Amino acid sequence: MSQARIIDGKAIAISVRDEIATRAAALLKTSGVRPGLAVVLVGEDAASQVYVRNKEATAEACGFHSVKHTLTADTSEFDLLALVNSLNEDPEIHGILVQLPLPAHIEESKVLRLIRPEKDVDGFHPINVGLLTCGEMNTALVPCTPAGSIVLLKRTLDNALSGKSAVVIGRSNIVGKPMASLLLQESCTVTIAHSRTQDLPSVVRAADIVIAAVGRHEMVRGNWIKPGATVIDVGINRISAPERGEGKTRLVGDVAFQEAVGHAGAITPVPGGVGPMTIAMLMANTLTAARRQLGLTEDTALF
Ligand SMILES: Nc1nc(=O)c2c([nH]1)NC[C@@H]1CN(c3ccc(C(=O)N[C@@H](CCC(=O)O)C(=O)O)cc3)C=[N+]21
Ligand SMILES: [Mg+2]
Repeated sequence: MSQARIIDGKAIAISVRDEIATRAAALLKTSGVRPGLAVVLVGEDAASQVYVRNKEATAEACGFHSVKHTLTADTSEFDLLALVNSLNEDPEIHGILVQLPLPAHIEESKVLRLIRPEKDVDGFHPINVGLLTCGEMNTALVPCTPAGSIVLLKRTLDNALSGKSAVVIGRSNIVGKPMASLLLQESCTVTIAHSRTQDLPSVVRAADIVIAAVGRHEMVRGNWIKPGATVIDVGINRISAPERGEGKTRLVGDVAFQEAVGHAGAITPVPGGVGPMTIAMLMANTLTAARRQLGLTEDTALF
């Protein structure tokens, strides 16, 4: 059986990041402003610390003004809301990201709704969700993982998304729902599947494009994939890997990769697929947010 093309998310992310760095340098030259990104991390979660470090390093590589606020896990909701308020008012900050998940005693939606929509580079505020649903891409900020997945699809399919059948497995506010909105915007025929879907393998077998965002390692099997389909694996699951030594772990996606490469036409790996694109799109959103706050026209055009 033929082998799928492996979609090199890392290389595409680097090309996107280089383009953003060039545009940020031009912005600095013409207006004296650096896009400013604030990342807020509450608590000690090890995986979150890795992501936050990646975000900071990438922001610096793009020539951004980057600040990180690390708060202890016992920080009160009141204090976190006060920090968000101060970042909302800070003219040097154009993008605010509060890393999820937050500790249980903090109401996530309360925090996310306080972020000014113009600075909401995660695209999680209901105003941005609504703008995306209305197709107002020139005013919305779009969630980074779905946005990055669309860039990978467009590059893989040479922009030919229109009319294709797409299945999104997972209905989260962070990935599944905005992903479905974006695919619909690209004129795909979209199905949203989830844990209650009956006969999921048959639903997946009908799709030209499969987006796996369930958060369960290797749940999507190779023989579910329509021959030649494009598979975007959003899952990032850390599982134990005793074959690498005692206590070792490795990252795997929501798709059984070794099986799926024998069926798919193209597939993203984990790591090195959607993850690096998520961070690249965060930079794109921060540049877009800065330009809009300066009253400049949109120029990122990464879609
Ligand atoms: N407000 C908020 N916004 C987020 O965007 C957000 C969040 N909270 N909480 C956690 C998740 C997860 N996330 C990742 C981003 C990049 C990689 C990434 O770069 N992954 C690398 C590997 C990283 C590794 O080795 O651990 C890869 O897939 O190649 C992973 C995960 C953003 N998230
Ligand atoms: Mg679900």
